[in-house]
Amino acid sequence: MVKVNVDMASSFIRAVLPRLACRHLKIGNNCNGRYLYGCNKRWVSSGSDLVQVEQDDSDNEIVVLKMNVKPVNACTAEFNNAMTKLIKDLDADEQSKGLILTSTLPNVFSAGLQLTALHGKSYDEIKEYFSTFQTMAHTLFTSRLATVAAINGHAIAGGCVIALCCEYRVMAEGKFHNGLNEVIVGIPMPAWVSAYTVYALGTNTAEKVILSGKKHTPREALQVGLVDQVVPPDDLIQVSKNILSDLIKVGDYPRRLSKERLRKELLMFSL
Ligand SMILES: CCCCC/C=C\C/C=C\C=C\CC(=O)SCCNC(=O)CCNC(=O)[C@H](O)C(C)(C)COP(=O)(O)OP(=O)(O)OC[C@H]1O[C@@H](n2cnc3c(N)ncnc32)[C@H](O)[C@@H]1OP(=O)(O)O
Repeated sequence: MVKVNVDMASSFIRAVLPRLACRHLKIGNNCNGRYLYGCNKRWVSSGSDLVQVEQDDSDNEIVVLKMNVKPVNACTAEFNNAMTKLIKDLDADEQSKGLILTSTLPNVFSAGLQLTALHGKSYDEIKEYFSTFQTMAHTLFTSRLATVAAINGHAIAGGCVIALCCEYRVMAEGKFHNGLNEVIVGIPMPAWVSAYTVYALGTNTAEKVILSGKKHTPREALQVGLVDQVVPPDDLIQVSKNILSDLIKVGDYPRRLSKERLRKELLMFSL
């Protein structure tokens, strides 16, 4: 188990983080609230509509989730909770076998945590907010479904983490960035995010990616293993579907159990 100095993390959250977050974005307190909603599956009832849900095939085996939090898919608490609920609902639906995660926005997969959510908030509120993101990421990481991230734009920090939770990552070519810039923003990388990154990239590369805070072009992201494939934007969803179809051809039970065994060890990491 990783030992964490909880007091140090607490005072960091209380004293430093809110100021750093807003300096990074050059903002005041401009949290905006309401977003569109729309889903068409009978068992989806997340109660807020920040994720669009599309069935991809007549068998209902493949579902496409499109993050829809304008303007940059910053992960609001409401969004995190909606995603968690959707993934849990899909996990409980025996018909569902695979999930493609993408964005409705043309150039942004996700800008990561909602930095504005940290401004002017109490310690307990910030802690609660972080836990909604962590729960969402853990739920996606351990989902029994086969998961593919179709990264159609920038995937920064928490946005990159969401993609890393998926089994396979395809990124569109373009002037986009993909990376874990937490150390640049001023957030010490939580152990669980490091563990997920090590799982996907290997220890040595993960360390370089995390400690540099570098934002990679799609080609660079491919080189370090943040993504598995780079494709022309128009091919992104079809390529993702093909990969998913291959993934779900494998027998459901052995696949599900193997994924669980591979990934559950990482859940012991928290801060
Ligand atoms: C100590 C304990 C810690 C525990 C931590 C717990 C969990 C941690 C797990 C993961 C940690 C993740 C950390 C983060 O995710 S921090 C977020 C880092 N994200 C970024 O640095 C991205 C910043 N954004 C950008 O680079 C660009 O916006 C982007 C390239 C995505 C898009 O560029 P574009 O030019 O299209 O758009 P902009 O004009 O820049 O932005 C439009 C609008 O959106 C606002 N905005 C951008 N990013 C965020 C954000 N992350 N949160 C909130 N708001 C954001 C931006 O300010 C603009 O607003 P406005 O000016 O139009 O009002």
